[in-house]
Order: sequence, then structure tokens, then C-alpha cells
Amino acid sequence: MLRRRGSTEALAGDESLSDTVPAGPVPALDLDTVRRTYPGGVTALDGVSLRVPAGRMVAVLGRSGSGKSTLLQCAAGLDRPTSGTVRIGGTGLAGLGEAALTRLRRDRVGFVFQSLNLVPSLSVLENAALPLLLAGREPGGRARAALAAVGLADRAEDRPARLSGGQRQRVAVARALVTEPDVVFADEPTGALDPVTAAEVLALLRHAADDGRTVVMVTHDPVAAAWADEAVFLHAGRVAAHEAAPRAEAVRALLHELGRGSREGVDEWPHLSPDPLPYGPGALARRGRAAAPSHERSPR
Ligand SMILES: Nc1ncnc2c1ncn2[C@@H]1O[C@H](COP(=O)(O)OP(=O)(O)OP(=O)(O)O)[C@@H](O)[C@H]1O
Repeated sequence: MLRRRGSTEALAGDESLSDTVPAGPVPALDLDTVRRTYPGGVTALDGVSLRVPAGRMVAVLGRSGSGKSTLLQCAAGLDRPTSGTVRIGGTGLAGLGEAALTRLRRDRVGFVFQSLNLVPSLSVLENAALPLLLAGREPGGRARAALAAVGLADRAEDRPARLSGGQRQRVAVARALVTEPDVVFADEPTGALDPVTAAEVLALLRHAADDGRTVVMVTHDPVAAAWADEAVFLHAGRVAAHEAAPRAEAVRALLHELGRGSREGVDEWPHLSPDPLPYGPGALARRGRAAAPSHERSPR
């Protein structure tokens, strides 16, 4: 099991964090043995544990149906796990009623979800200010500052329809960051963008993490994952692998191996072997592919 100070800890299977929590800063995001079984019986998450310190950017990858969106929904307090715990900044979500949960999401969480589109009838500035307006807070200069930070100060009065896809996604990032949240959740934030525009959006998320926010991003794109500090791979609702300082090439190879494993059948799939993280940095090092320090990484 992987344990590294100051980094995301992804724990596979049933291992509980509860008796292993180290002394030190409270993680920005802490999932402990989270399970989510949907009505009808599909278990989308099967005991996922993940601890992310402040200021880290984590990419969540896996094949279609592996549980990525469900993980994001549960981690963001948009869905409630069937069992296990989710904590944001030390606050357990299970103990919160709907009103308190809504407040926590509003004040401490930012979202860049493809499904959460901009409001077409509002200006770009009003869209960026929306979380503050909904909270009854005075946007003041904060929404303008958030727009300036994503390079769109001069488009404040435009309607979203007049922006390109990449510009709209940058407004979505501004809107996610306007409340200065602890954690930003992004679901395929670059899925519909060309590589250059995608890089601009990823750089904004990277900058947010460098600024102390925690960013959890679901992506299918190995290149996008290479902007993260860590990549976590899901398979059949479990954390199957964990790669520090991911490079696009290594992520691609891991996804390929996960695909092979799934074709061979779950029973033969190596994450169920005694080594719960066969693709973790240790295993990579054994194969002569030690993870590179992040300062040496190129996201492309
Ligand atoms: N509301 C739901 N009701 C029942 N089953 C669901 C529901 N949402 C997801 N599932 C099932 O849970 C499993 C995980 O789905 P999830 O959407 O989390 O996967 P994903 O990795 O995000 O997939 P994709 O990459 O295709 O978006 C799948 O088997 C899916 O069919």
C-alpha cells in the first residue's frame, strides 16, 4: 500500500484509513472506504479511499463505467455514499443536513462540470459572479478579478453565446474559483476543447492548485492527467493504481493495461492480487519507469 507524506494517498479495496490517519494537517479531501450502490444494484464505488492534501491536483482516470463520475459526485457532496465517509476540510458530509451541505458546497467547493453550463441570459460577469450572488454575497470586484485571472476581463459584458468553447470553459473556471473554494471538482473540463485551448484551461486549474486549492479532475485524456500531481486509476469502482507526477505516456500505458485487465476478466485482474497497487510508483520503478519529479514534467 502506498504511503507518501505530503501527497495524495489512494488506498485500494477495503483498507480503512480510520486507524491510519497520520498526525498533521487535515486533508482538504478525505474519502474513507466509500461505497455507492445505485438502486437496481449496480455498485459504482466499491470501497474507495483517497486522501488529498491542500494544494494538490489529482486526475481521476479509468474506463467508461469505472465509477469516476460517481466518485466526483460523492466527493463533492452532490450524491451520498451508501457507506463510508467523505470529509472536506475535516467536515464529515454525512452528518450534514441538506441546508448545511448546500452551504458547504457553496462556500468551500467549486465546480467545473460540463453539465453545469453557463446561464445564457446572464452576462459573462454575472455568470462568474453567480456563486456569490446565490449566496447573497456582494460580488464587489471579485468576479471581475476572477475573470481577469482567466484572461477574460474585456468580455465581462458579453453573453456566453458570443464566446468560443474555450472561453466559456474559462468563465466556468472563473465561476468555480470566485468563492476561493478549498476544493475544485472538474469533470472532463477539456473534453470538448482543442489541445491548445485545453492547455489554457488546464493551466488555470494547475495555477489554482499552486495557489493552495485542491483540484480533483476526472479526465479520459492522458495529456490532461499529466498536469496533475497524481493520477488515480479506477477500475470496477475500486482504486486500481496510483501514479505520482504522471506523464502522459505512462498514463496511456496504464490505461492500456487496465483495458487489457478488464478484457481478461476481473478475477484475473492484478489489482485483486496481494499487492493492491501493482501499477503504483513502486511497481513502475521496478520496471525502470520511476516517476519523474514534477519540475521535470512537461504536460504535453
Ligand atoms: N444513476 C444511476 N443509476 C444506476 N446506475 C448508475 C447511475 N449512474 C451510474 N451508474 C452506473 O454506475 C457505474 C459507474 O458509472 P459512472 O458514471 O460513475 O462511471 P464513469 O467512470 O464516470 O463512466 P464514463 O467515463 O462513461 O462517464 C456504471 O456501471 C453506471 O452504469
